[in-house]
Amino acid sequence: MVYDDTNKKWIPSGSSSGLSKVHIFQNITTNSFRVVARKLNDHEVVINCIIVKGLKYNQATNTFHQWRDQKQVYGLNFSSREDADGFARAMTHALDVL
Ligand SMILES: CC(=O)N[C@@H](Cc1ccccc1Cl)C(=O)N1CC[C@@H]2C=C[C@H]3CC[C@@H](C(=O)N4CC[C@@H]5C=C[C@H]6CC[C@@H](C(=O)O)N6C(=O)[C@H]54)N3C(=O)[C@H]21
Repeated sequence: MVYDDTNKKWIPSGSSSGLSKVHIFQNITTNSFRVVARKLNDHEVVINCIIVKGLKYNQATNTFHQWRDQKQVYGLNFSSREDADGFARAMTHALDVL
């Protein structure tokens, strides 16, 4: 999800709501990390953003985590606490090694 600041509401990132699979990719040669989320149904890339050093990753609830960059605020509404914890571990690792 991304936060629509104009209308003050969360909207699905990409062209429609629905489940996505979210990954953190590491580029070993540049030691950079990127969050990429793709819709399960049609593989549309709905989030594709660099994890910058010092990024504040906010675990607002057990299943809703969010972060911001200059442009927008991203929110991940996880299907389960386990998914959320797994992603948070990977994000925390990335932030530790950046
Ligand atoms: C200083 C700073 O930027 N602060 C940011 C957070 C932040 C802190 C530190 C680093 C980075 C960031 Cl990002 C900030 O305050 N922002 C970011 C934009 C977000 C918008 C709305 C208000 C409405 C209340 C709250 C919210 O979103 N919350 C509550 C749990 C709740 C859980 C599920 C998601 C699911 C969709 C929506 C809903 O339920 O309909 N929803 C929610 O409604 C979810 N909030 C926020 O959370 C707000």
